[in-house]
Amino acid sequence: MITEEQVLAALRNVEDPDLKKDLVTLHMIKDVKIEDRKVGFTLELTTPACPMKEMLKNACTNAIKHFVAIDAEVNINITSRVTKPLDTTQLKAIKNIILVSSGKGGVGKSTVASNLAVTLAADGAKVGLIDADIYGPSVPIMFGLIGAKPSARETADGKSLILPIEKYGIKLLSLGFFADPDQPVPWRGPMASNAIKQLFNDADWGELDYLIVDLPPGTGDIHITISQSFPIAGAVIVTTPQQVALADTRKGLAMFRMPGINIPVLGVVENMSYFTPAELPENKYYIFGKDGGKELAEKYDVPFLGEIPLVQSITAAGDKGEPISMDKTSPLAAAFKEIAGRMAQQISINNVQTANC
Ligand SMILES: Nc1ncnc2c1ncn2[C@@H]1O[C@H](COP(=O)(O)OP(=O)(O)OP(=O)(O)O)[C@@H](O)[C@H]1O
Repeated sequence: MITEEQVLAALRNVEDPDLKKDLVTLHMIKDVKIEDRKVGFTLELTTPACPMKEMLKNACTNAIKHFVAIDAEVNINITSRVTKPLDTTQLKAIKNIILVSSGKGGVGKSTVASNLAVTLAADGAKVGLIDADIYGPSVPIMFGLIGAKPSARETADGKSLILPIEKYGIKLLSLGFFADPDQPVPWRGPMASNAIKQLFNDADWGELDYLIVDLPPGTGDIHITISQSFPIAGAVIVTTPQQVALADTRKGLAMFRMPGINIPVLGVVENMSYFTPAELPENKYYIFGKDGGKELAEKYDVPFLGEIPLVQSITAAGDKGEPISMDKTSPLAAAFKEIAGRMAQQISINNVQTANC
């Protein structure tokens, strides 16, 4: 007769390699059910984007067979409950706010933010995206929402809440929804900061696992306002490999480490890493230099989340209102999946460490 105690004791031998604790201590094993030689339980991961799903599932099966019964029939149901940082005084229903930032303009920050949102949502996470780029909001273009205007609803206590626009399963708000796309918006510092705060505080986001924020390039008022007004899970830094971009990226990265801001850097994404011509798919041309982003991540001791090649279809997809990761056959969808998985893992690691469970 197999017992629940035996099953849990066996699973104490399976460690989550990132969280460095066993699955039972991490409360990731739920609903153990035993019937003769059949052992069933739920493995609750800390993110649906977990890249180690299969590895952990196999390790659990092996542990039961090794420590409990070689002939046990093991059935594992995988679910996820995204963790959140402890500091959640505000915006309680939003578990993790992620800033996507770059030192320099035009390096692909909005492309990365949009594709991370699409990838996490495709994995089953509840995702929102705020386009806080006051200089050139691009979410309306990338999601095919030019001219769209969010509506509002009244709460029971008479407050008006903006309703984010939903597309591809993502809740979206952009400063671009509130401005004429052909008119320059002369946002002054405090005005822009207030407008951004409203996108967080006065919108009906509902429950979200991840709220991704596409910041303006550089380091400025908006960065400081957001960093100091809301509990931020971490920042993703986007760069291209050339020295001019890397020099600005270093400044951007250093800003998140300043006292008074102090936001964990989840990692560096290197965009436009190399070019592969469609007719020579095995060839990689490092036209902007090689490994700049990786070396920067090493130097600052932050994770390197991955590289994205330079491909024409990214721009075509963005311009047509469908981020490239929507096309699951594209090699870029795989690149973004890896990056989203590493980023989500990093958030889980930080959250579990602060909760100290
Ligand atoms: N890997 C890539 N390959 C080809 N084109 C790309 C790639 N990444 C981004 N682009 C294109 O480069 C342009 C700038 O990208 P994007 O708007 O994402 O950059 P950004 O850093 O957000 O810019 P901004 O400073 O204006 O906010 C877009 O036309 C986009 O489609």
